[in-house]
Amino acid sequence: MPARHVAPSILSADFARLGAHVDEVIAAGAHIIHVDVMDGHFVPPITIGPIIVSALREHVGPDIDLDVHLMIERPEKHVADFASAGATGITIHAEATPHVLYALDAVREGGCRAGLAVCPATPLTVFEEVAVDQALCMTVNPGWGGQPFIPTSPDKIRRLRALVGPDVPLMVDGGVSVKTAAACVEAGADWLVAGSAVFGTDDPGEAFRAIVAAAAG
Ligand SMILES: O=C(CO)[C@@H](O)[C@H](O)COP(=O)(O)O
Repeated sequence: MPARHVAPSILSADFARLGAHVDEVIAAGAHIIHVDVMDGHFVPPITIGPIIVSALREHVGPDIDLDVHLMIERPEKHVADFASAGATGITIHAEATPHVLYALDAVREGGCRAGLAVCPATPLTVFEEVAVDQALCMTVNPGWGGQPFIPTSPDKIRRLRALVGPDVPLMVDGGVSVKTAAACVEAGADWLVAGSAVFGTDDPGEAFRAIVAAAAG
């Protein structure tokens, strides 16, 4: 089984003090920082690009995992830029391109782990066709932080775990908190992405530790 991680998502961080906010969760034990990239097309909001990934890499140094979640159309056009900027893993959406295999290969060519994500209403069948280095099950509709965890998600997480096998990190993303973490782990998730439940609090480090504890059961 891959090691279990809680990955704070900077989508809910204070971007005016991003470095300091990220430092707080790293000091609390976070090893993976989740970076949500949105293009205003695949999802309505526009967030950040490679320039911020590059600044984050400079800030956190080489040992922290910057896991980039591309919620953008035709991700294959941009993965090289995110890889050069310092991403460690890059996850694309199955719904965002007709060239999933090509896009995953482009991620690996950039030296990153290649991840594949699906939205809540997307069937998991694509995972029968491609090998991935990490899988992401959206547990809210992508685009915004702070949404409630979709209650049917554990069943989907279970089915995805069965498809990818025991050794592939399985991420869940959306509505993860002290209340939902244990159900995600019980269903087979090992990387829990948490945004508002960490950075939407007065003490992100303490909130991070609380989710780690909740995930441990
Ligand atoms: O990908 C996304 C949203 O599309 C996430 O990574 C959010 O950042 C999760 O936020 P919370 O649901 O944890 O507040």
